Amino acid sequence: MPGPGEQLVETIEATRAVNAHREAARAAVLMVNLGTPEAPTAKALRPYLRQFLSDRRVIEVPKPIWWFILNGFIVPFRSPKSAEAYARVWTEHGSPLLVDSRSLAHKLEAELQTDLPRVKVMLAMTYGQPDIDSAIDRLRRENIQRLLILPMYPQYSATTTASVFDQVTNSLQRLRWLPEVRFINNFHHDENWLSAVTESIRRFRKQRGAPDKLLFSFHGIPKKNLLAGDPYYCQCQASARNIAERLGLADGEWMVTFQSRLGRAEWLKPYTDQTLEELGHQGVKKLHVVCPGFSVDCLETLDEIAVEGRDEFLEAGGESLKYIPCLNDSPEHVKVLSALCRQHGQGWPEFAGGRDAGQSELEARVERSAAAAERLGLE
Ligand SMILES: C=CC1=C(C)c2cc3[nH]c(cc4nc(cc5[nH]c(cc1n2)c(C)c5CCC(=O)O)C(CCC(=O)O)=C4C)c(C)c3C=C
Ligand SMILES: [Fe+2]
Ligand SMILES: [Fe+2]
Repeated sequence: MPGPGEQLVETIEATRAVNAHREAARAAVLMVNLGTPEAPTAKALRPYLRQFLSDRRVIEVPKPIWWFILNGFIVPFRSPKSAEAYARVWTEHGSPLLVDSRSLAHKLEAELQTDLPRVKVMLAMTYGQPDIDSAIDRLRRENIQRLLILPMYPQYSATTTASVFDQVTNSLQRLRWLPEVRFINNFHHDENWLSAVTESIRRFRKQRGAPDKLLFSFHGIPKKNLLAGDPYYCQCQASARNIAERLGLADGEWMVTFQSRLGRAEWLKPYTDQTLEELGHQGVKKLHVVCPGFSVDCLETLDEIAVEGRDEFLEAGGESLKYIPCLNDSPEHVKVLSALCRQHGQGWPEFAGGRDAGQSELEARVERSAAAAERLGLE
């Protein structure tokens, strides 16, 4: 006997099979970001942290040992502390990560649909809501036969990008009729992305003045992940170097650091918090910080850098720390992602645009299928 979940999936699949006879196929871009708690409270942080930190892609410590550390220490002690930090950045519409990701997804869909009416954009989160399973279920109902997955991480890491891949492929295992699937691995080398980040820094410097130093702060990962072959560190270094070169910065005018470490193991170095202190002590007065590993602003940028980081730098003798916002839902970011999706959607009829040969052929096929479906008595 199928369980209620399986029955729902079957109903959705049946809907899709029937729709396929009546409607033209669609493609979808599934934009996936990390996820955020439902509210800035310890109660909401507990399930979020438990789900996030139980992911084998994020934590590689043996399961039984980790279960005790997670449930005995991390979840009880970190939840109230993180809740306080979230409360500082929470907006009237919710968590900045979710609000900005949602707005970006809407704007990306509007941009794509100016000439690609059969391409939808959906947003999902690896942890928390809106979850990947629900997004996949919705795609089914809307007769989406081609799926382009866009993890919102310019640099690949197994801890983030690969966990998106795992969850999407796990979710797809519930389906009988799979869509065609493509997966964007990273876009740290993308010319449009590099130009957009560079331009945002250039504009910021024009408006707010040039600093003594520009710090590129990326989210950290454990050092052992790099040694085991994760390319994240190198992609962060390449991103920063490319942007610094485009800005025409000399060697001493910029540096790369890694933030947000968790636990006692060694993470990628130099650490952002320690560097902020050292720079203050060394006499650096004006600092700009940019975080090109994040597509939209979130707790880690708005609080850890713009509030805590700023305090650390000023306490150590610095005069001003200015945080340069992420690309967020800016028109420039929409253009970057739209071009990226169009590039990765090449060859799919939904991405061809206009009434080209591919599309007319598709429509003819749909009409033939509709006639066949009627003969079979399908509604
Ligand atoms: C072992 C723990 C963690 C690894 C590895 C890690 C990698 C990693 N994370 C991001 C992006 C984000 N992380 C965010 C929050 C966050 N990250 C961790 C832990 C690890 N991250 C925790 C426990 C949290 C929750 C907040 C906290 O308690 O500190 C966020 C922000 C989410 C938000 O709601 O605003 C993002 C984004 C990257 C890019 C990355 C590795 C490349
Ligand atoms: Fe993180
Ligand atoms: Fe953090």
